[in-house]
Amino acid sequence: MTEPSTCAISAPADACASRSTRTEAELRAFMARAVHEVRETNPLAPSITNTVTQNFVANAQLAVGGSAAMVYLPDEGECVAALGGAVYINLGTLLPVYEQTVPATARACAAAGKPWVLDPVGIGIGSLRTQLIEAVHENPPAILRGNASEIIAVAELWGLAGDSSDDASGDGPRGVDSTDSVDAAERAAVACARFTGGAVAVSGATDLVTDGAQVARLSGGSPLMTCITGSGCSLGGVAAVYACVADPFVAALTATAAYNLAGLRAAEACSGSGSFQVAFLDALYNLTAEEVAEAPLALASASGTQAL
Ligand SMILES: Nc1ncnc2c1ncn2[C@@H]1O[C@H](COP(=O)(O)OP(=O)(O)O)[C@@H](O)[C@H]1O
Ligand SMILES: Cc1ncsc1CCOP(=O)(O)O
Ligand SMILES: [Mg+2]
Repeated sequence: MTEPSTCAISAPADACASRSTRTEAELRAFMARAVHEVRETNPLAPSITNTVTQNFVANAQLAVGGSAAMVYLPDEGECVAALGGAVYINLGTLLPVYEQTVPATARACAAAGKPWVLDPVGIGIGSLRTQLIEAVHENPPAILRGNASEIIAVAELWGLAGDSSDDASGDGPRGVDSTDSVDAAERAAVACARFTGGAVAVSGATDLVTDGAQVARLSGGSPLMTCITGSGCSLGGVAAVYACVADPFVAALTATAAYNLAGLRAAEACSGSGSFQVAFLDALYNLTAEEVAEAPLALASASGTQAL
């Protein structure tokens, strides 16, 4: 087994594009290492994120062993791109200043060779979200994370959809929720990953994670995850924590596997959606590296996926 790639930390996302495919056993070993390393090194993954779920994002990042810092302003974004191991940008609630903050932070990440994670929450609401997603096309995220309708919408905005939207509902997201199945977003996800050279994580009842060469499907979680706000947002924040120590594909797989396990356990321990949220943080906090590495995951080649 080769050493885990550090390209997510030391080089732009497109430097990862030529990475050869890895076996399931290798990926699982890298996932375990990512969980360990985060707990040992407490990496900082700063966020520009929405006001609805900011606290939950920070608590989830802390629960897995990372460090959180939420910022709003352009020079703050540039500053944390230098300070952090990876940056999380979530477009859930926008302020006018984000017109400057988001492109400046993406540029600063590219200049510093730091990975960043994008959650295009609410894409399609108003014009600024669209404008920002088009603007970051030139400095794309190492990890794009969203629900199926959001990923399909990003592929369309970036001109990557081809006929991939044939499978989509055509309705776009319903507010912040998906109207499409994860399978309908597969071609869009593969196309986006091939474009960014990083990874794309599509969430749903069964999650899909791809680096454009391989496609993993991960099961678990709980329908209760859709009854609280922030399970998707915090998944992006936790993916950014793992991106501080692992390449984008491994980081996205690790975060997704951890969420599926924690969701299952929290559902067993709770008595409704309120106690689910608390039980979920407890479960994230208590997960071991070995458990995450053994999470249900089916790996396939993306070569059969006509993405472009
Ligand atoms: N029906 C479901 N069963 C199990 N897990 C789910 C289900 N729906 C969503 N999840 C999980 O909830 C988390 C957030 O996913 P999702 O609800 O699709 O994101 P978003 O909140 O951004 O729309 C992911 O970890 C996903 O695996
Ligand atoms: C409800 C809501 N409105 C704007 S952002 C947001 C949070 C969305 O969180 P998630 O996508 O994790 O459900
Ligand atoms: Mg979301």
